[in-house]
Amino acid sequence: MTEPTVVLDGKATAKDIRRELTERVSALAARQVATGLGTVLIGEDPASRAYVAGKHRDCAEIGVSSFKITLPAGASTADALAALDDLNSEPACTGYIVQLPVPAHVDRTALLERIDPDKDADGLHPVNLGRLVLGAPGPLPCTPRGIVELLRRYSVPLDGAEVVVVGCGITVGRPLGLLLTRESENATVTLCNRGTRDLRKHLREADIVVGAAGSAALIDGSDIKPGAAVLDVGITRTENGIIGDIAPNAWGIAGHLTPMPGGVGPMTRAMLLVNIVEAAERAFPAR
Ligand SMILES: Nc1nc2c(c(=O)[nH]1)N[C@@H](CN(C=O)c1ccc(C(=O)N[C@@H](CCC(=O)O)C(=O)O)cc1)CN2
Repeated sequence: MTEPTVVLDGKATAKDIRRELTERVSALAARQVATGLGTVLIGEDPASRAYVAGKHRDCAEIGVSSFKITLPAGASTADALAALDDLNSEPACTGYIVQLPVPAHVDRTALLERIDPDKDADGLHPVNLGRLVLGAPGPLPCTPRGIVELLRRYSVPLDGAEVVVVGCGITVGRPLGLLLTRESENATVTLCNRGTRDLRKHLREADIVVGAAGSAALIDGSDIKPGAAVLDVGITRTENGIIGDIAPNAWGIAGHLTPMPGGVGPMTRAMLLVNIVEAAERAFPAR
C-alpha cells in the first residue's frame, strides 16, 4: 500500500521562522542595532503589489521597520536608479529589494547591479551571487533558500538525491541549482527548460522535483516517481483561482508535496526576513 503524501507546509513553517526571528530582532534592538527593509515596486501589477504588501506586513510582525517606494509603470531606468541611490544612502534601511519583474523598458540588470551589496536583501547582486557560488556568507535568493530550508526542516535528504528543477529564471531555477549543489556536493542537480528533449524521462528518475516554470499543471502525477519530494513554485492565475506547475493528481504519488497556495510562497517571504536579520547580525556580531 502507498504511504499518504506528507504536506510540506510552508505557511506553518514560515510562521515558526517569524517567531524565531522576532526574538533575534529583539536581541538586536536590545544592542541598539536597528533593522529596516526597503522595497522598490515599479508599476501596478496586482500580484507584485500584493507580494510587497505582504513583505511589509511580515516586517511589522517581527519588529523590522520598512520603507516602501512605489514608482509609476512609466518610470525610467534612471528614475529607478535614483530611488535605489536613496535607499543605499538611507542609514535606517539596512536591506532592500527591487520587486521583480520590472517593466520591459527598465534595465533589470542595471538595477540589480546598483544595489549596495551589503543592503541586498534578495541576494541577487552579482557580488552576492558570487558569494553563493563560493559558499561565502551573504544573503541568499529567497525562493531557493526557502526550498532548501523546507527540505531541511522536513528531513528530506539531499545527499545522493537526483534533483530536477524545471525552469531556469534568475530568482528561482538558476540560483537554486547553485544552492543545492552548495548544500550537498552529493546531490545531482539537473536544470530543465523549454528545450529539454525528454522532460518526463528526467522527472521520472527524480527524488526531488521543483516546478518553477510558471506553466499550469505542467508536471503530471504520472511523471513523478512514487515517494519523490515535489515542490511547486510556479503560479498561474485563472478565473478559478491559482494553479501551480504540479497537477493535483500528484497527491498520493509524491512522498512530500507543497500545497499551492501555502507552500513555497510563504517560505520566500520568510527567507527575506532571514536575510535582513542575518545581515544585521553579521554587521554587528554579539560579543
Ligand atoms: N525581488 C524579488 N522579486 C520576486 C521574488 C523574489 O524573491 N524577489 N519572488 C517572486 C514573488 N514573491 C516575492 O517577491 C512571492 C511570490 C509568491 C508568494 C506567495 O506567498 N504566494 C502564495 C500564493 C498566493 C498568490 O500568489 O496569490 C503562496 O504560494 O501561498 C510570496 C512572494 C517574484 N518576484
